[in-house]
Amino acid sequence: MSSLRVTGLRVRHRKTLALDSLDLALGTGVHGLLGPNGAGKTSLIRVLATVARPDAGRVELLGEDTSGHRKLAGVRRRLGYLPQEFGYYPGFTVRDFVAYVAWLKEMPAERVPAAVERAVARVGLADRIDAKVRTLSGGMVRRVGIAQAIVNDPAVLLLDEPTAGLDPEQRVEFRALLRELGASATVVVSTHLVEDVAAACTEVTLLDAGRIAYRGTPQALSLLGEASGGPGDHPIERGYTAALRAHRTTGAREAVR
Ligand SMILES: Nc1ncnc2c1ncn2[C@@H]1O[C@H](COP(=O)(O)OP(=O)(O)OP(=O)(O)O)[C@@H](O)[C@H]1O
Repeated sequence: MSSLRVTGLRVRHRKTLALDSLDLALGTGVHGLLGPNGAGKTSLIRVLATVARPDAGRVELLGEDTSGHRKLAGVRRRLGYLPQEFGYYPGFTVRDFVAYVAWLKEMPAERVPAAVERAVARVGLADRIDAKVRTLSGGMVRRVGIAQAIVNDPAVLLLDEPTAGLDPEQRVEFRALLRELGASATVVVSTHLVEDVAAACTEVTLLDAGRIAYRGTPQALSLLGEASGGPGDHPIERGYTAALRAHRTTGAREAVR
């Protein structure tokens, strides 16, 4: 069953069509969202996170239509979201901040302290749990962002460029965490790093100019790259370029018809 389904999704920012009649259904696993700058990844994640409304189309999360307010609170309780630009209170400690998000998500109060400690430990910050967020490095703050997103053990987890700013060791650990989370949740992760996709994703969706250019497994994208012989330093990078080119050529052919 798909825990996340969008149909005919359209998002416009003034004159820019960020998402153009998008259809997508995702189930349990780690779904890598790839695409060039401006492809529409953040626009899609924001709509899925229910922080932005689409101009047209339908968004179903965990079997509920998100256009009605009635079911929204229940769905949000089961969501985790790390925005690209994540706001926090610098004077809060890591513990207080993650607990605050748990409270926003209406977690039962008695479950909060243990859930906070577990989420913070899972991102490797147990030794900084009582440090003020303002005293942490950029990469550590990003990890606090991941901790607040997973504190409620979400059924749908949306992460917008979570590995940006993480050091290599942390990226490796984070990918292992992604794989663990993807065993039971639907995880959508936007990234520009092919290593994230190769190591952590069960499926890849490539967006280009608000449309889906490619969907498949990382293995299939690698094979496409190997067959294309196009530019790139990694088979997935070559697959990415080949899939984009194929999509753009088809689009151009349809346009002259
Ligand atoms: N607030 C806004 N006002 C005007 N245009 C916007 C706004 N937000 C996004 N856009 C435009 O919508 C399109 C999609 O942007 P979006 O941020 O979703 O892309 P992205 O794939 O996340 O890009 P990146 O890889 O750079 O993060 C782009 O053309 C962008 O310029």
